[in-house]
Amino acid sequence: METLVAAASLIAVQLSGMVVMFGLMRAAPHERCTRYWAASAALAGIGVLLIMLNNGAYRPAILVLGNNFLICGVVLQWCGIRVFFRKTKMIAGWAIGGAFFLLFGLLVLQGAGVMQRSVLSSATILLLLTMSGIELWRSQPRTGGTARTIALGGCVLLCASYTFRLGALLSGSSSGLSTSTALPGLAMLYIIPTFSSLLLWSGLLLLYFERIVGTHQHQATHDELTGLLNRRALTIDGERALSLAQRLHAPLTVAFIDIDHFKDINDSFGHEAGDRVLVEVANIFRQTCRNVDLVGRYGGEEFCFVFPGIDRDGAVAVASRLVQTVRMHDFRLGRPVTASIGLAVTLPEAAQRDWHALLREADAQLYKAKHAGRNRYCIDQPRGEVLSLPQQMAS
Ligand SMILES: Nc1nc2c(ncn2[C@@H]2O[C@H](COP(=O)(O)OP(=O)(O)OP(=O)(O)O)[C@@H](O)[C@H]2O)c(=O)[nH]1
Repeated sequence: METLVAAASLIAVQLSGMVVMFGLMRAAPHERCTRYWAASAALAGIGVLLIMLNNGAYRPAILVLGNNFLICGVVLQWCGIRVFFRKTKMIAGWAIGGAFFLLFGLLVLQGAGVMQRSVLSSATILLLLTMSGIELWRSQPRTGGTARTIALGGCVLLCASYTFRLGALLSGSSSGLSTSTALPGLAMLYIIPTFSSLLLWSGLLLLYFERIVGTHQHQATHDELTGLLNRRALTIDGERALSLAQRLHAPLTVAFIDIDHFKDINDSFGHEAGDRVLVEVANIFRQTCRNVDLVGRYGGEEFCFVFPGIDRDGAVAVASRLVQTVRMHDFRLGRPVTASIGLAVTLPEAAQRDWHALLREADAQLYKAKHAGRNRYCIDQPRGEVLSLPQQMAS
């Protein structure tokens, strides 16, 4: 009777573990890796504490509960890593967790000893840790190089210590494992797992913080709608490019581009169509420019370019290409969209021009292009001579 009650209580503990795991699976949000990791750290920590409590005096229910918590924790850690790398399928982790609970319950029913159960839980943890290591290994190196290496190092060390544990259990030296005071045994059982868990957790948290900082940096420097540089970033990078051009006595061109009659587009086709035009125009600009050029959204439907190393002839060629490309593009509005451009060029002999003077000049040229009928570019003459409208584009 006593054995029956003991077995029933173990199965009840086991079933509660399954319920907890599937409850977590349903409740866990699929976009927040930190939620998974926080739950994982809590469950794994409780699991380890329960297993350690059991050490010496054998209390089956506590040992089973400890193992359940630990396995749930490792499953959730793997899930968190998947979520971090924007993978949505978690089925493998949950299947492994579920299989563990079933097999463990069967072992309990069959009256299997601690050794068989420890082999099962160690093998499951080793499998889940290996899967976590593979996720980290396969992720793009650009996702936090150092942080990723730290996390991967922790994971590899944990795998090594669990392999050692499994080897010791299978080779029959398990009885000496938990009470071993020999340094190699202590190191493999307690010191290395603790150290490598810390490494793994620090690496994962660093990865997360690096991504948060990267996202904030991107948001602070880029326009949300078009993904181009925003006004602030363009000013900083533009001033730097101008200083470099002046040091090297190289030319530099600044261009303001404004979509013509954009208010009409919004009024006739709606704000969403207006947004789509802005995004498509931004894509055209990205494709038309080189890597060294700076392209930004200055505000509303106005864009600003900085072309390092481009002199007056080059500026005319680029502007003419931009005006034509926008006009020829099919924006699916049933009518063409055009743009006007104002250009300002620094020449080596006019190197004293500062950034704001260049912007003012480009803006004045844009104003001229608008007033001359739009769908064209305007540029000043070298050395500040009389302004002209060099090339009108056919409407
Ligand atoms: N859809 C959309 N519209 C915007 C955005 N930012 C500014 N606008 C609109 O852009 C329009 C700009 O209008 P105007 O400054 O009169 O310029 P325009 O109609 O292009 O006239 P010209 O520049 O003289 O050819 C305004 O109606 C703004 O509401 C945006 O992010 N999305």
